[in-house]
Amino acid sequence: MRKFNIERPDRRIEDSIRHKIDNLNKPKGSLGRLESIAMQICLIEQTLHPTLHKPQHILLGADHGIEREGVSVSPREVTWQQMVNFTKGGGGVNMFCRQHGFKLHIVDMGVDHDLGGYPAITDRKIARGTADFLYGPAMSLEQMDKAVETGDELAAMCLDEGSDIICIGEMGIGNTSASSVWMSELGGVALDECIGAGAGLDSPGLAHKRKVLAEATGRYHRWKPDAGVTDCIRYFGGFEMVAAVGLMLGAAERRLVVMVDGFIMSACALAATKLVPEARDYMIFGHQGDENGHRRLLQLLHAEPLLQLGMRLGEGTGALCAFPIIDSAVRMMNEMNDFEHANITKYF
Ligand SMILES: Cc1cc2ncn([C@H]3O[C@H](COP(=O)(O)O)[C@@H](O)[C@H]3O)c2cc1C
Ligand SMILES: O=C(O)c1cccnc1
Repeated sequence: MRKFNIERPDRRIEDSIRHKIDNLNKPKGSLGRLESIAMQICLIEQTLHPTLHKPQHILLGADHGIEREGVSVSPREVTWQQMVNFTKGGGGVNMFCRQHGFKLHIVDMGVDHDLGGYPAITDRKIARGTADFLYGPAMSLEQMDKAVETGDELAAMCLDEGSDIICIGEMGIGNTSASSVWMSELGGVALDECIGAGAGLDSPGLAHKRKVLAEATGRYHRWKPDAGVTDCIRYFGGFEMVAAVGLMLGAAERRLVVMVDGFIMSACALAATKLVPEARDYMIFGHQGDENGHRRLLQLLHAEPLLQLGMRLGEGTGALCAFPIIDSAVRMMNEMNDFEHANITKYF
């Protein structure tokens, strides 16, 4: 994996941004969270006039070997069926992209189906699904590097296309299992606290998922007692998740704003920040969902999600719903008068 040179945004401009925010025609601090989002985006873009040009949503799809163990309510076929559905504009993610003016880019990172007949899907297939991590690593080192590299290339593409902000989503039956294990291993949280119903398991299904994941992590610890972050990433990760990690790191390196979605994308954010902690400064967390463990996962990331709508779809939908709030924060910086121009006396 290449080294990502991510620098924290230069804070020398912070006082000027604060001065501007505090001189807009409003009581100090009265736009609450919008003010901290504006600060974050101004720092990332190093400007007092931030922009959100060409917002782009990257949707990464792949299948997971662990699905073979019956840890999801739906079979893996749903992954490719949904990918095709996205090309027709009928998915949840399509609706939100249209609503908020996001260009949607659909990428096959490793779906277990031939999607060659769909030109709207970019083919970056690494393999037809990962290996089953109950029995060994989900992917090889080479496959992990290739997935990270693909994410990095997608970040470069977004920059070339003039995007200031990107959102990342995923489609991959079984990926809440992989995410739960990443959360537990990388975040040091008891596995049971990290596991939830995913796309809708009932309680016997959930009990089975817990058993399978406990067995898999036990074997993993015996496989390599001193396993590090990259070992964990490749042992349990999906190709779409590892590509998301590469995309988050590549986007942060290129100083793009990164919108983070639900449980799965938060697990990817955790992995990305374990690799390069500075990447955290570029992330905005859109939504805290209903998947068990998401709240704790966001705490690990010191993230305060913008919304809490009880969603648990993934695909990037939670983050996309939060976009109008981010947009308002940026408009505040560009469209609100300061006291002087509004001819209002400032008494504080
Ligand atoms: C029809 C359908 C559409 C989806 N869109 C996203 N997911 C979500 O559910 C999957 C993760 O849950 P699990 O780990 O339980 O399989 C991922 O594909 C995620 O994006 C969906 C799931 C289904 C069934
Ligand atoms: O929060 C999510 O992203 C999520 C939760 C359950 C299933 N799919 C996605």
